[in-house]
Amino acid sequence: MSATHEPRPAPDDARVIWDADDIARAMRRIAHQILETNRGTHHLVLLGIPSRGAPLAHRLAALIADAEGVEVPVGELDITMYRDDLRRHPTRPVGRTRVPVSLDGATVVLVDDVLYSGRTIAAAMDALKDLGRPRAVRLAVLIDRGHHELPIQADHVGKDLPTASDEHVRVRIAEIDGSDAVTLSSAKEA
Ligand SMILES: O=P(O)(O)OC[C@H]1O[C@H](OP(=O)(O)OP(=O)(O)O)[C@H](O)[C@@H]1O
Ligand SMILES: O=c1cc[nH]c(=O)[nH]1
Repeated sequence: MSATHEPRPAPDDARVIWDADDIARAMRRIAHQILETNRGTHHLVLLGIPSRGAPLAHRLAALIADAEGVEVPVGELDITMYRDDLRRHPTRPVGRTRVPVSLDGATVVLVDDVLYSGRTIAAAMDALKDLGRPRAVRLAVLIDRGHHELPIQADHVGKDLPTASDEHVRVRIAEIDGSDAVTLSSAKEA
């Protein structure tokens, strides 16, 4: 997990799976699904997981504002200190957590770009426990690439992308990487 939001170059063999229009369509669908599931914006809080979940959460908030005329609170949940591999990599840079409202009784939607092993989301749930007691916690991801290692499923998925475990999915987000795309490459190149 890089706590600095640095652009990353596409690997040489990266195949573009989704372009900016595909991502925009999926984000619109997810925003509407969130509203349907929550029956509006009541007590809704979006928390993006850095790096790329954070701008995605802001985009969902903008789409929800367009649809409902309501600004839902958006924050960032850094999970670095809650990772289960922290002891093996103790010198990771720590990012920032910013939660703009109380989470007690809220419906929190965690937002991330990729769901893979599920360990990032497990860490996010541990981090949430230190911040309050939401009424419900849901998960929105742009890409679910499978290979979950924990009993974690996303509630809102942009695309289910079956992958081999030696492949790597990269989500490029304009706010960080200069343009939007989802690419698939061999892990050794990623
Ligand atoms: O389900 P998991 O196996 O935990 O993998 C998914 C996580 O991996 C990536 O983050 P990464 O750690 O590469 O950091 P980044 O977001 O800063 O690129 C991705 O953005 C997810 O947060
Ligand atoms: O393929 C992967 C695996 C974990 N995280 C990613 O962003 N991509």
